[in-house]
Amino acid sequence: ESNISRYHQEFLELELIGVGEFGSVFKCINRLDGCIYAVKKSIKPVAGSVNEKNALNEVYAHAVLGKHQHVVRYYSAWAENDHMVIQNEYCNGGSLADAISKLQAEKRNFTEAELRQLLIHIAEGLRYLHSMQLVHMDIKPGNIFISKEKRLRAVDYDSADDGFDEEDTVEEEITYKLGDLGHVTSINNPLFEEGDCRYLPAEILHEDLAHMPKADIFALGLTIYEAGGGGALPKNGPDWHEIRNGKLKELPQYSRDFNELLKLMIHPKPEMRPSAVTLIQHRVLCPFGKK
Ligand SMILES: Cn1cc(CCO)c2c3c(c(-c4ccccc4Cl)cc21)C(=O)NC3=O
Repeated sequence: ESNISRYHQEFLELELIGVGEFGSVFKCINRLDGCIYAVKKSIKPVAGSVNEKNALNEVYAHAVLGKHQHVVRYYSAWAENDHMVIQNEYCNGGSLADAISKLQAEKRNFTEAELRQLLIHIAEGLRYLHSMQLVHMDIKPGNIFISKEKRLRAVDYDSADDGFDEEDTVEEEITYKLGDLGHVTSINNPLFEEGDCRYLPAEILHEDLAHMPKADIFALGLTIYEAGGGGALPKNGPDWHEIRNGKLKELPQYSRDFNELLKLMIHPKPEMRPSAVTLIQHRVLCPFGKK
């Protein structure tokens, strides 16, 4: 390899935004197009190892997925020196895990409307992924990223005569995006690594791979439950099994219908859980849908 790294040639590193066993993620500016990207640098996996399969899975998945509003966009990936580098869309609002921690610190919760928006956005991303015969297999708050965009709202001029100031014309639009495709696999020939066991349904643990898309629905149900203040999820033990038997603590600050929907999403029988398609049409999520 050339010892001048493509990474340093093409990018100016702004800040380190994440570190893990996966590697390090930097917020970078591309010297050519001047745009900001999230760039993950990881140790190049040993040829033929499981890590290499995962690393290639991630790039294959991104390459197949192209552009979707609720999936973090991929731009490029390459190997240099002993590293794998992947350049993705930078989401400026942090991860859902960050947002949950912040709300916990402020002793606040998402409103039901905000949880519905989160659920619809990620269900849309899953519908796209599943339609491409792929499954994510590691849905969790840390893998959902947030983009915030300030939007000018059309001002109704009759209210403008008393002058309008900043806050009533600019509003923040939030978009949730599915990220970290490191565990993505094909629904048909699943060679996969288990994701985080806190979000893993029992059937996958028992190697029953007949309904893999429903494993994503299960993990999304627990992700929404956690965002709704359900507390830290068990990694094992009786509490872990309690959830896999379909029992979930009621979240009193949300409607019965919403609580019921979450319970349906984590139903012990995968075929009982809604698909991403039926989830999006679910009456709880489009209340005005009822004619
Ligand atoms: C830790 N971390 C923080 C962020 C910024 C959130 O405001 C982040 C991002 C990504 C990733 C990421 C995840 C998995 C694989 C590749 C990347 Cl770049 C990780 C990220 C990614 O793909 N896009 C991101 O914004």
